[in-house]
Amino acid sequence: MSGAAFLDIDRLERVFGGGRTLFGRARPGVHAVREVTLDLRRGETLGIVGESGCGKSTLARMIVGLDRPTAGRITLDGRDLVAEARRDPRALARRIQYVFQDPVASLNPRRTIRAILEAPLRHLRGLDGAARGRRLADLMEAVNLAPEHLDRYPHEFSGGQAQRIGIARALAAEPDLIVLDEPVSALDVSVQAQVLNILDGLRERFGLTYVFISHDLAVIESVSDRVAVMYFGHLVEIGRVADVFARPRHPYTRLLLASVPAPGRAVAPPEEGEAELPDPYHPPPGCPFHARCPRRSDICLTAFPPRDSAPGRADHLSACYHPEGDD
Ligand SMILES: Nc1ncnc2c1ncn2[C@@H]1O[C@H](COP(=O)(O)OP(=O)(O)OP(=O)(O)O)[C@@H](O)[C@H]1O
Repeated sequence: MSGAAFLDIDRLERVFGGGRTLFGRARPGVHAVREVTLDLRRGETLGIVGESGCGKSTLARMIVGLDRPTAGRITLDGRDLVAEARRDPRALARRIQYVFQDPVASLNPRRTIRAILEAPLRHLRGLDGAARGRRLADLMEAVNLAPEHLDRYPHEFSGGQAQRIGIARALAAEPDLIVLDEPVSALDVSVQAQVLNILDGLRERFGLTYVFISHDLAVIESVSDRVAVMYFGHLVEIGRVADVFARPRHPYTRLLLASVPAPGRAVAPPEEGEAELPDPYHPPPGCPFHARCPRRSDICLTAFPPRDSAPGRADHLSACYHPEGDD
């Protein structure tokens, strides 16, 4: 994309472990995120989907500064995030917030909701006591909770309410970007819809940009403008969600979609998709999906495929030697 990208991720890598032992022997490492390149416009929601262990959380943690890339670059509004985190970690934390999967565990059980929400407000300049009180009430209202709840403790709330408090805490710092890591996976389906509605309303009201991680395709379809599909640390497909879901190019995306019944979607035959993920300590050569892929050929074992776009759909990219649906 052009220089207009708000968040720009360029060939990002994260390796855990590796290196050498004291005696010079190679230690096995896990390449959790490999050469991931993507960008986001302001106000956009990018969904990130993939099976457990594909690197979604590691990518999310690097975007919010909880983890450091081994290589590659992340820039927000053109500024390098790792350098910013070193220079002024608080300023960066204000701009990018994280919402965790487990809502109750992410809230300190010994602090009231008031104390939890006040902590990020302390870093906002020019808020006197009265303004802070108004801001707390506004935050509660933004997530549909009555201000009377402010003096209660996290364990007094249901999972859905606790997640709304987690969202209010993220909002308190007035961020530009919120990274949501499986924010509704721990909730009942009926409660999921409420939380997703609230998130949607907040995005519009505050002009927020979201990175939304989920293994649930229905959730990704309902919240995302674009979707990025990850497999074994790689980004294998990215494009507008309607486009990717209607016309997946990567055989892995097709397999993921076919495993979830939906109107108009073919369901995968049972033998497909049951093979296991490759061993992360011993990655296979070439495309890591080749062992499960119905379209593989010899070239797939040579090197990871280059990323290219669908004919006539420049914003729909996939990394596959034999993409589907281009003809
Ligand atoms: N701190 C760590 N040390 C060693 N390996 C790690 C660490 N964190 C993640 N990994 C490995 O990196 C790979 C990617 O993990 P990650 O948690 O990012 O995937 P995920 O897609 O978010 O999975 P899940 O949905 O299960 O959280 C996995 O093989 C995981 O075991």
